[in-house]
Amino acid sequence: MRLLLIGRTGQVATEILRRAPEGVAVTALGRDVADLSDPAACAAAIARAEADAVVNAAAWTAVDRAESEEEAARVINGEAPAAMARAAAARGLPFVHISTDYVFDGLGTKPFAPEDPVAPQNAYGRSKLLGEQGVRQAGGPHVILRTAWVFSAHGANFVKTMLRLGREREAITVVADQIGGPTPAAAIADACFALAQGLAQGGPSGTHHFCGAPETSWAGFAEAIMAEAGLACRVNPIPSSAYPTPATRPLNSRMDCGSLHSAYGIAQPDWRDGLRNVLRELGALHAPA
Ligand SMILES: NC(=O)C1=CN([C@@H]2O[C@H](COP(=O)(O)OP(=O)(O)OC[C@H]3O[C@@H](n4cnc5c(N)ncnc54)[C@H](OP(=O)(O)O)[C@@H]3O)[C@@H](O)[C@H]2O)C=CC1
Ligand SMILES: Cc1cn([C@H]2C[C@H](O)[C@@H](COP(=O)(O)OP(=O)(O)O[C@H]3O[C@@H](C)C(=O)[C@@H](O)[C@H]3O)O2)c(=O)[nH]c1=O
Repeated sequence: MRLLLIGRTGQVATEILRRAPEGVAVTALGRDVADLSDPAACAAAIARAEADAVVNAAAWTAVDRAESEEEAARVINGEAPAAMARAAAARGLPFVHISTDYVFDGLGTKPFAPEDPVAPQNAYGRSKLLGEQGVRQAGGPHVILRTAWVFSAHGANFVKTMLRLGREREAITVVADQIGGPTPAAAIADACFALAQGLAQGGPSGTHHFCGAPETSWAGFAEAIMAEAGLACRVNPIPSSAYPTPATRPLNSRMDCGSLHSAYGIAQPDWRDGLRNVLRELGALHAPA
């Protein structure tokens, strides 16, 4: 299978490029060829590509900055995926699109199911929701994979931030009332391969959830990072109200991942294994004497 990957340098794109299974040839289009702030150019790139399926792993992911630059985020996360999905649909190409837990309002404590009502609380979430709607409306074979709290050895993410702070400080404060499932980018990459191949073989279109288990808080995740890295830095739990940010984050980011397992046999990864793999790759895994 020839897989056209939109995005080249992000966490998920990097893992897709590294983890292609036998029989899958990945061609990645970076910002130089497919700039999502120009949706028509991205659609044209898909229209002319030699490909059997498309995975979109590029996005505006700067959650706080989206608050002050919502229009730019809207084009990149909303209009570009819609235009690309239409171009893919016109050729009958399967389109795998990645979305986020931030499309939900984060109220309650129940895991969100894919069909639950959406109500994003921030500009990034609104832009991603628009992208989901555009991909569905394009009408081609597609899967929208909502994931959360992505981490890897590349790029910017919470694990790398915690490692840096953990080496610099004796103690940090981390929010303990936002609950979700940290997700290794490597597992998302593997899910994307399975979905692209499944769709190409006539698998069902739909929206599914995919995040790591077991659920934890950002503070819980930070504690695990410090422990596995052998860092003495204390993690002091705080409420979100004590950590003001431009964008409001949902308190409940739990997602029910059952439909993905039913439709495509893809199980939730254990983020604790993924964390150890990432720390090992970074040379930061603590080896007890
Ligand atoms: N990170 C997370 O915690 C989560 C991410 N997601 C979703 O998962 C997907 C993958 O995210 P992740 O791998 O973490 O993303 P990253 O933040 O690691 O990387 C984003 C990628 O998008 C590219 N990009 C940004 N703007 C443009 C543009 N205008 N034109 C072309 N490319 C652009 C970046 O390219 P460049 O390097 O050139 O800037 C980069 O390759 C996204 O859809 C995201 O919304 C969902 C839930 C959680
Ligand atoms: C660095 C730091 C963060 N925090 C909090 C802020 C925030 O609520 C939480 C996580 O911080 P981040 O900046 O990684 O959060 P954020 O960028 O909002 O992460 C999100 O990114 C987008 C792209 C998604 O789609 C989401 O699933 C989610 O992963 O931890 C602390 O409490 N203490 C700290 O020292």
